[in-house]
Amino acid sequence: MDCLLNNNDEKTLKSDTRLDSMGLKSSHTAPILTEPTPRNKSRLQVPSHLLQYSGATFSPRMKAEIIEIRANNCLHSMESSSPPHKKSRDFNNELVATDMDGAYRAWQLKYPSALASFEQITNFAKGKRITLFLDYDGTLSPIVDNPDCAFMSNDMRVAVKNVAKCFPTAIISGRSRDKVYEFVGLTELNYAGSHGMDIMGPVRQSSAGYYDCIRCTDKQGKEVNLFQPASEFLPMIDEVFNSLVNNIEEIQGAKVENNKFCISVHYRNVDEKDWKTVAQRVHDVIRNYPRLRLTHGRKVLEVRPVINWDKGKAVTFLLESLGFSNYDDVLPIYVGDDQTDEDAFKVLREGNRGYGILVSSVPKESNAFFSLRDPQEVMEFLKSLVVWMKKTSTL
Ligand SMILES: O=P(O)(O)OC[C@H]1O[C@H](O[C@H]2O[C@H](CO)[C@@H](O)[C@H](O)[C@H]2O)[C@H](O)[C@@H](O)[C@@H]1O
Repeated sequence: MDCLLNNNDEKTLKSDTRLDSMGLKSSHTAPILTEPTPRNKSRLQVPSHLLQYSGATFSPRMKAEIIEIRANNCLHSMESSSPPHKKSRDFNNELVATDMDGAYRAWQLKYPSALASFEQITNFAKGKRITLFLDYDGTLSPIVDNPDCAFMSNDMRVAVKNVAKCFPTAIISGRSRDKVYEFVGLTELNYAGSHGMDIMGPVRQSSAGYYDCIRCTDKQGKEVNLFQPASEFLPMIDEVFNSLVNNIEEIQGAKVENNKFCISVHYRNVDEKDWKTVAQRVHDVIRNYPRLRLTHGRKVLEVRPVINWDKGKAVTFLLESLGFSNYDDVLPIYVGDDQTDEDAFKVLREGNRGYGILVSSVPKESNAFFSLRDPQEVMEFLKSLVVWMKKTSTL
């Protein structure tokens, strides 16, 4: 498949509200199906404080009805994540501004541009160590049709490398950790894959004590801590991945991606008339797995374990691993574009710990403080941080 740039803007304020009302917006959603645990299936050895599964019981008929309702709700969410184009063309085929531009400017009053507010951000950083957390897709690389071709530009790579030399930096992605490392290819930063369920971070006694970490060496031979709170789910994820591939990939344009501790079902290239089939088949497969849940991303359905762990928890974990348990000494900044990034924005907003920066070219509700339009603006922001750091260190 060609790696075509897709400029459609996704997820409006309206669609977010709708997701919320269906209980699908936040990653704190209940499992989509709540079946009792079959007796012959052993319980997963996940630390109890991370388990979210409630285990309610339903009759087979109720279960079937729930599946139908969930699949229909899922379809509505898929449809509402496709708002109309924000620009239209006049009779000279020139791009003309639509109401969306005014709406975006109004929205920026609530979520000011991080570039325009750069001084405010750096003033707040005085006496603190900035720590950067970056999402990958839609933040460091533009959204494209083929997920295998979501390459970041060389300019962006240089910007990330430079910023990582100045500040502790981590990438937290929904992708598998290996895949995101393959795309980024920089050794100067830390990586967390599978929406934070696969973290390779620095060795620190504090995080190693509380969390169940594995001490190992990375590809460069450096000693690191590996934290994988959903490792018990690996066989289940592999099983579900195979079943999804068998059931979904025959739908033209559909693609199933194995992200190690979670699975992405992409419908970006599926004809809209077939979206319902995608939703129905995903629900049919995961109905037998009450310990898996479904969340929505950008033209993607995400299947993930029901554990109390997300990108927000990953930020807290990494801050501790980096030695920043005391929030007075650090200013964490998280840049992301997706629904799963909201968990991280929320953690930073609570207690004014740091700043979330939402990457979006359309207005949408968020827990972030600031905004940037697209990866190009993200790159400008990263470059500005480097310039600022160099200037302040020579003062
Ligand atoms: O947390 P992220 O790094 O933002 O990862 C979230 C998902 O990103 C990828 O899918 C999205 O980007 C693709 C490439 O631009 C696009 O084709 C797709 O429609 C988007 O949903 C990735 O493929 C998923 O596995 C990640 O979960």
